[in-house]
Amino acid sequence: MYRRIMLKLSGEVLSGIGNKGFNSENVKYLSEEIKKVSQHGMNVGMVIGAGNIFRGKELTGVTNSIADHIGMLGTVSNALYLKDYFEKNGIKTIVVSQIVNLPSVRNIYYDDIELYFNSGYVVIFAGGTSNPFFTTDTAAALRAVEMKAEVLIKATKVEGIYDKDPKIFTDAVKYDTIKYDDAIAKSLKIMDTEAFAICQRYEMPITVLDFFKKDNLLNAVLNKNVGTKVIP
Ligand SMILES: Nc1ncnc2c1ncn2[C@@H]1O[C@H](COP(=O)(O)OP(=O)(O)OP(=O)(O)O)[C@@H](O)[C@H]1O
Ligand SMILES: O=c1ccn([C@@H]2O[C@H](COP(=O)(O)O)[C@@H](O)[C@H]2O)c(=O)[nH]1
Repeated sequence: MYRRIMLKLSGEVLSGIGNKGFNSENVKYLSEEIKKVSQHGMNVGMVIGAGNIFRGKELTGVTNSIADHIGMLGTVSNALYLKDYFEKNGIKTIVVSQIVNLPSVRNIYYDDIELYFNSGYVVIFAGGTSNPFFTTDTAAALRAVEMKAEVLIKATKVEGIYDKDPKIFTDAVKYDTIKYDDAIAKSLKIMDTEAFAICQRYEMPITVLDFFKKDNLLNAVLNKNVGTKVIP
């Protein structure tokens, strides 16, 4: 069983696949799945994407760096939405970020993060890496290492890592485990190469799983066989 996890969620977990905005059923489901894990006493850090609001590359005609700033702000919006929902449903939550100065968002200080975890808070790291030209996968890898997580769990829309995109190729074959080197060499688009490389460098195990399958998250935290594990 892992004691401290970093959970990376696709923004579309909040809206439903292919949709934008927030879907109350989805947010309720997410909150219930997180509660199961935090009730086991695990330290939960989270990074959430913004695909339900906006991805930088979707904006044509806007300077790339500015489009990415807008995308990063989307991750702050998602984090605050979740914090509010979680707190109303009994999950103590803190949002931290280095890109905004808001009374509802705290700055990132390592010592404070330890205190938040020790006091049972879920900590949502918002604002990505704080830099344009990256994605929240890379942010999750960085934050996982920074907060000394034991595993990075990427909760997504597919059951794990396949030899090609299973949403496009019906004959895609799923891996139960795959080495960092192979994931990078094969350019498997489930996660950025940067994110794989950071996890490889700091020996951060990765589990990729289908978030929409009930109890998958809890089972992954209990180190049961779920999704795909990326290993040295
Ligand atoms: N080799 C592969 N194995 C599994 N999935 C793959 C692979 N290649 C591409 N994909 C696609 O990657 C997607 C994962 O997307 P992810 O969860 O990162 O969403 P995102 O679009 O980055 O997040 P957000 O919605 O926050 O922007 C899956 O939906 C899947 O279709
Ligand atoms: O470090 C980062 C992280 C994200 N962005 C921008 O935000 C959006 C949303 O993130 P997703 O991972 O795609 O959900 C992303 O498309 C970028 O535009 C960023 O600039 N830097």
